[in-house]
Amino acid sequence: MAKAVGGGSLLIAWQLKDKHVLIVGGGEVASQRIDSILTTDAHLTVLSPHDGLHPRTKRFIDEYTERITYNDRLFAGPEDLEGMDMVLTALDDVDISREICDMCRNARIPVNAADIPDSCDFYFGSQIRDGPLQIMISTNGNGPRMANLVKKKLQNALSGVEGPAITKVGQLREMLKIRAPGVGGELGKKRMKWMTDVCNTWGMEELALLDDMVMQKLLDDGWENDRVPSFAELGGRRQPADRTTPPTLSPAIGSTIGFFAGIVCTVIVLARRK
Ligand SMILES: C[C@@]1(CC(=O)O)c2cc3[nH]c(cc4nc(cc5[nH]c(cc(n2)[C@H]1CCC(=O)O)[C@@](C)(CC(=O)O)[C@@H]5CCC(=O)O)C(CC(=O)O)=C4CCC(=O)O)c(CCC(=O)O)c3CC(=O)O
Ligand SMILES: NC(=O)C1=CN([C@@H]2O[C@H](COP(=O)(O)OP(=O)(O)OC[C@H]3O[C@@H](n4cnc5c(N)ncnc54)[C@H](O)[C@@H]3O)[C@@H](O)[C@H]2O)C=CC1
Repeated sequence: MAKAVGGGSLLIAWQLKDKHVLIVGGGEVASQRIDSILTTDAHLTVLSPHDGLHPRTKRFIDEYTERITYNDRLFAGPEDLEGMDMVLTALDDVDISREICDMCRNARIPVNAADIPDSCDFYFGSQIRDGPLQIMISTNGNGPRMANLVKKKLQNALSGVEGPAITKVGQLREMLKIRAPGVGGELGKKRMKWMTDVCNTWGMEELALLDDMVMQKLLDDGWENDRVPSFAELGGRRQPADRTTPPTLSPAIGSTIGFFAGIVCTVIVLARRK
């Protein structure tokens, strides 16, 4: 049995679309929070006197007028928390920060205070994003700068094709769910096994090159016959710019060339004998 461990935190991808998030403060840290929250499609309220706004915060407020409600004033009290699903404080006043945390706890609203780790319900982390791919590096409060350094190492290990490949796999899964709808049961098991086989069999670069036509073929030839045809079998071609891997021949073309090469060899051998 695995050894029981503790002292960690739960890593989850919190869905905030259409939820309400309050950021108290408008400095540099707040501007990083705004950036992160805008990615989630949440409604955002920023509360801070105008003279305390970081230029990046100002830019976000001016640019995203539909997404950000800005209030040019100090935090007023519990009434500012009404209707909020999440609260973030990024203040230069630790006492106010702590008070807001206590109010949030009373109202059962999850809260992050940039300056008081002990009062946070959750921490931010260093992030890598590539389309739907989201990687968070967390040191669980031990060394934020170290998280940034690990991020750089991971960035170097990624090729850049992962995000596009995942986007295409997402589209293929949607098409499969339309073709074979329903939740759970034998069909669900079959769908999951087939998708797992496709992801395991096809290369990341090949998945990134999937288009509507090849996806249809993959479902017609593959899903319907309970098999996973190769990229080349479906007529897939690598883009000319990609010189890292040799272009693949379809088996049909390969065997045709083999057949003619055989004839040529036979003719040469016979001619020599004569
Ligand atoms: C607990 C946590 C709460 C939270 O913010 O959610 C927290 C707390 C604190 N950070 C402080 C300082 C610094 N924070 C950074 C940077 C980042 N901090 C981030 C997260 C977190 N910071 C959470 C834990 C995350 C984890 O452990 O993994 C990142 C990852 C994400 C983000 O903020 O969005 C982002 C990097 C993003 C990127 O670059 O990719 C740097 C470096 C820099 O700016 O380059 C420094 C200075 C150097 C250093 O201290 O390492 C201080 C003041 C300490 C003091 O006074 O000495 C506190 C308060 C305290 O510790 O008491
Ligand atoms: N978690 C993290 O990653 C990091 C946290 N920090 C901590 O985060 C805090 C904020 O840092 P910065 O953004 O650089 O500070 P900053 O001084 O640039 O910004 C403070 C902001 O708070 C606003 N403010 C102050 N009192 C307010 C009130 N009562 N109501 C509404 N707004 C108010 C100011 O107008 C200003 O916009 C600091 O305490 C710092 O120690 C600093 C670096 C990284």
